[in-house]
Amino acid sequence: MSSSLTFDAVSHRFGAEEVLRDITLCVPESSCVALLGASGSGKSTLLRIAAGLLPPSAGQVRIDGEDVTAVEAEKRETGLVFQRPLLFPHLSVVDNVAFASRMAGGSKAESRRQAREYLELVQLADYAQRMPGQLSGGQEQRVALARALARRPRILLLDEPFSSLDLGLREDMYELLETIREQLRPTIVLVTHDRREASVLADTIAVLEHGEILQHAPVAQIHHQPASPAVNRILGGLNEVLGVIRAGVHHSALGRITVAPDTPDGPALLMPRQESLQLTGAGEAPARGTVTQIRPSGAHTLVRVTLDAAADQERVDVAVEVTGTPRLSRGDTTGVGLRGTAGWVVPL
Ligand SMILES: Nc1ncnc2c1ncn2[C@@H]1O[C@H](COP(=O)(O)OP(=O)(O)OP(=O)(O)O)[C@@H](O)[C@H]1O
Repeated sequence: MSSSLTFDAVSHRFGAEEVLRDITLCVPESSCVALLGASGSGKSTLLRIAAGLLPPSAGQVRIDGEDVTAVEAEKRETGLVFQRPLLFPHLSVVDNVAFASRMAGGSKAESRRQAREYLELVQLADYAQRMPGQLSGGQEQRVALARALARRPRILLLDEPFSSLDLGLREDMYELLETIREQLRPTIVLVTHDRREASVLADTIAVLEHGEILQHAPVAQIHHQPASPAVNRILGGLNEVLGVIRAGVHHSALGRITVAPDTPDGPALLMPRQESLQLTGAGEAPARGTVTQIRPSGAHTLVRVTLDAAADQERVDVAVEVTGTPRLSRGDTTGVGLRGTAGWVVPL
């Protein structure tokens, strides 16, 4: 039940407002892409175009290479789950899940038998006879997922499906989605504004801003090699250190850091993630600075350091994530260095 999905130069306007601009994105069969971006960046519009609920102003949507742009939503074989479950309140749980099969002409008994299989998958087999009003929010969303899967969609489209659930339930849903991916291997497009959710669930992340894809890359790569400061910030990266590259070495207040040898000489931003920096003894690292803030957050602590700079240099602040609680106080002097050997830079 899995297919590839391609957006080919898709643009969309609502009146004079251009909300999607020349989107080209390929989602391979059985993979999961997260569309990540701030509110209003165009994520849901792109998903609605994929579902056939909205015709794009320009460009094509292809499923397994076939142009489906003009194919109406009911015939497009996509399954949709929204933020709210939108179950039919007058139908039992099993009949909600059996609905599509019944509409397609399946017998009541066979449609219900299939529906029970999907309820089993979402661990709600015991709730088949309940009415939607007798379920919790998390259970309702599981039923919505089972209902979408029971259509045996070629593409599963998820529009912030977990955002109304509390943190614990959300973690349960992440596990459930992992099981569904293992067992059914669906192709998934997940709309989210939560970078952690995108990172936990998806294979690749496409970052959207003002209707454009700023970068589409595997999860680890987009975190450690953001294409621009905007992508770095959207992925939660806190560091941008201005410097200059000479012969494959970035020179800045963080010291001399080796970068990819083919990086051209000139001014460049070094963007080490907070997890990629470490605190060291003041004498051990090429960079030294003064601790300005210590912010504990569970198992980790974020330490902000203002690096020492020459009188004519601009002040540079960096954030370092350390495990546990560091033996440091505000005002202390500390060394700061890169954990790995090579840094990631974006030439200016
Ligand atoms: N039916 C519509 N008519 C006019 N403008 C619309 C319509 N739907 C969305 N928009 C506008 O299109 C832009 C993109 O909206 P969209 O819902 O795709 O963003 P989003 O990234 O999904 O945001 P959110 O996370 O808040 O849902 C916004 O400026 C929004 O106001």
